[in-house]
Amino acid sequence: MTTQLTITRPDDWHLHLRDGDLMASVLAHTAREFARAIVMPNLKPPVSTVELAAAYRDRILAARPAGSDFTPLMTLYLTGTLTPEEVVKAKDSGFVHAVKFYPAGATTNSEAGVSALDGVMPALEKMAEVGLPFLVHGEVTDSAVDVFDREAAFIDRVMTPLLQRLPDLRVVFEHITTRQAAEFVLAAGDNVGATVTPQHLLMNRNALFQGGIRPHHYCLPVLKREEHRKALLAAVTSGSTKFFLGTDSAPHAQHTKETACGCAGIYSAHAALGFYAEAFESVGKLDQLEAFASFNGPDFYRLPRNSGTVTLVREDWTVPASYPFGEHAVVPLRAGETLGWKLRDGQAG
Ligand SMILES: NC(=O)N[C@@H](CC(=O)O)C(=O)O
Ligand SMILES: [Zn+2]
Ligand SMILES: [Zn+2]
Repeated sequence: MTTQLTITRPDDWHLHLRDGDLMASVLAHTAREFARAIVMPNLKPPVSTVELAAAYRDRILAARPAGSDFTPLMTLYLTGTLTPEEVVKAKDSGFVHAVKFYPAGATTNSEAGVSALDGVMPALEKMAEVGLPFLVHGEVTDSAVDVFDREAAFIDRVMTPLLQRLPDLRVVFEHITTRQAAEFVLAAGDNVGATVTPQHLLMNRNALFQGGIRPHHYCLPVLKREEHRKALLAAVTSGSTKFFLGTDSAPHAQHTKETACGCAGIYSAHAALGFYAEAFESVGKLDQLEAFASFNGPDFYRLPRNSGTVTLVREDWTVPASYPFGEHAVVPLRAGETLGWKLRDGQAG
């Protein structure tokens, strides 16, 4: 049995840091494990301009733990007013690495998103031209479509037509959850990649109802059937370079999840790499973790791979019941349970 795993320092290609005191409480978890992270722009108001992204970036840098060299990679929230000029400005900034599409109403803080891409075609064309990646929350918002089918429907209704129209657009299908999405990405060109979360590799939709309703297992896109979990696990361990680590760690205060209408989002930053190690090991593919966590993402984003390493050791530890989250608490994935992989302290490269 492997007792220790050392890999090139990884990055998180899909992360929610929130802002202010909330951000200050969670950032250290990510900065411990990851050199960089693609920071999602779904704040209120959204991070929709290069200027807002610069200010958000400064707040993140100021909130880093002492001595941390963590680098936030910023994104712009796609609104109906994004212009081709702003796309060029983003590309030239050097710190904005993508534009994120939230279909209006699809997920947390998506109200400011667009409902259809027709109105923003000039901006998308410019992104294809300058090579700025387009990150997609891939779910239709049509209430007539079953919530478990919204990702598959999105492929047919939005993703396929989009890539027909802009075949060179560099697209990341974020937090994929279905066999259909994994197959779509595998069959697409090199300009299409995908992030996969730990929860979608470790759990199926039964985890939402284990002994009662489980709000801390609720995220969007919602957990799917076991066949989909298996397909995702097969895809990320297949050796394909199109899949990369994106935790979608999405902290919400405990009281906003344990309520009649609970928020969507799972907090996983406290043990992200260990969760992935557990998933890869479950199919005997720990040797594939490094490419997924540390190589495929930077290669897709055309950024250098990190130097330095991190080491996971096989050591049982118990996840706390909660962590501080501003003046509130956040309940982490596997709260109160024992994990078998632990990050060795003090070895960031
Ligand atoms: N994944 C989630 O369930 N929630 C995310 C938003 C998102 O990534 O869709 C959040 O910001 O809370
Ligand atoms: Zn999303
Ligand atoms: Zn997300």
